Amino acid sequence: MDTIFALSSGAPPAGIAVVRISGSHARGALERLAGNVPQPRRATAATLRGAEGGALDRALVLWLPGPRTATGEDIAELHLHGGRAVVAAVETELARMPGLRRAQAGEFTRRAFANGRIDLAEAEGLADLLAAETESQRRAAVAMAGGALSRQVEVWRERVLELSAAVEAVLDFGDEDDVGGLPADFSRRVGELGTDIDAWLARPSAERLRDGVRVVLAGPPNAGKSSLFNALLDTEAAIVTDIAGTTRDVIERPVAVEGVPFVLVDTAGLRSGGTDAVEIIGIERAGAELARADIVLWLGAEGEGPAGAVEVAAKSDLPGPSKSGAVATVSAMTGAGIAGLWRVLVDRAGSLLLVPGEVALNQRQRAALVVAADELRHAMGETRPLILAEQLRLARLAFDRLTGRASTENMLDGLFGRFCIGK
Ligand SMILES: Nc1nc2c(ncn2[C@@H]2O[C@H](COP(=O)(O)OP(=O)(O)OP(=O)(O)O)[C@@H](O)[C@H]2O)c(=O)[nH]1
Ligand SMILES: [K+]
Ligand SMILES: [Mg+2]
Repeated sequence: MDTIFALSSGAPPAGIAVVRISGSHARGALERLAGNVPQPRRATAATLRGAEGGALDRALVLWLPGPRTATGEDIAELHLHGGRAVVAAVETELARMPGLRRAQAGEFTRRAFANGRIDLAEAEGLADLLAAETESQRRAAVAMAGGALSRQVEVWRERVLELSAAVEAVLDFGDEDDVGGLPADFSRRVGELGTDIDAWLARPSAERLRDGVRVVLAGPPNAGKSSLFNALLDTEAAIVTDIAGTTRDVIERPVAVEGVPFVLVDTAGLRSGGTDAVEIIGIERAGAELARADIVLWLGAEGEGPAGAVEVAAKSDLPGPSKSGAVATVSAMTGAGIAGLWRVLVDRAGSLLLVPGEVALNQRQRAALVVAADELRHAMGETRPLILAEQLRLARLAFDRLTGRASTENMLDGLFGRFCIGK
């Protein structure tokens, strides 16, 4: 297999640039550049020289013999001065060496997976960690990358294997159509396993964590939705006029508040009987947004919003009918109540997101667990040992797909393509 190298730190210029080399030629490459190979796992200063003998850089080098390394292979690390020309010169030198080539995106991580250093769920956690922009995303990704899900799935897998063994024992006695020989607590154990998985499935999804909690502002025309949208975001993104029906299209803006990712969505005012074709489309779009909202802020008359909407009394600086059930009273004009409304949103989002330390399942992981839970549900009432054995086998296969014990090349290409070069 080729030895790969790449700049693993950010784009130069920077204070330091880290070039990683992984594979069987890493040692030879380090020796040629640095003149010798330092003690394993000791940062050592060295002058790096090119084939012509000229000094390329004075660097800190690390020699990390495999297999207990990030990739499972031999690794050499060069901590260079982070200038563009320095990095380019060292990379050119490496590219000239036989058996070495530049790494593709995610290739280091892919080797870590291939060599059993991490499983698929951990690799996904790593990809999420690199993409994390908010505190809640970071926390969940750290847990995933640290193997929180993998360890749980391993425990479930063991439990399924024990159940399978019990069924195999019955089959070995030739009881192909009678589960009477199963342990008395068999069915209860199957049920408990299914319930445990369901609890994980009930958690908020990784997609919500990634995309943010969707907060949709809704209400009749001129209720002050766009004004409130601007006030909450402290921008002038949405057009505000005193003309009813100003907002036509859906406007959305991501924002992180107290480490929670939100997407605020401004919509067209809802009214019936309009004849303006553009406005009618706008109202249709507003309806679609309401359907996918996590939280709706209702600026209309009390009780007329969608079920579960947060009642907001807007334009509090003006005299008008009071909204006794309002959860927040705000004025986009004076700024009164805006901080309080954010408080309400952060609190509500808390129940939609994760408690710290929990991991969020992505669609792929969820799909695998749904299959496992379904098979276990079917297994609960199954009386034919052969069918039961098959259901338990399928549940185990679903776990194996989740951690990548059983994975396809396509899926791996998709996942590792998400990484940047040098990871
Ligand atoms: N005094 C006062 N006026 C406000 C406040 N918020 C909005 N307005 C005014 O109310 C009018 C309508 O505001 P918009 O924000 O455009 O209302 P909207 O709900 O987005 O309206 P549509 O997009 O047409 O549905 C504008 O003239 C705003 O200046 C407020 O807090 N106080
Ligand atoms: K308006
Ligand atoms: Mg508007």
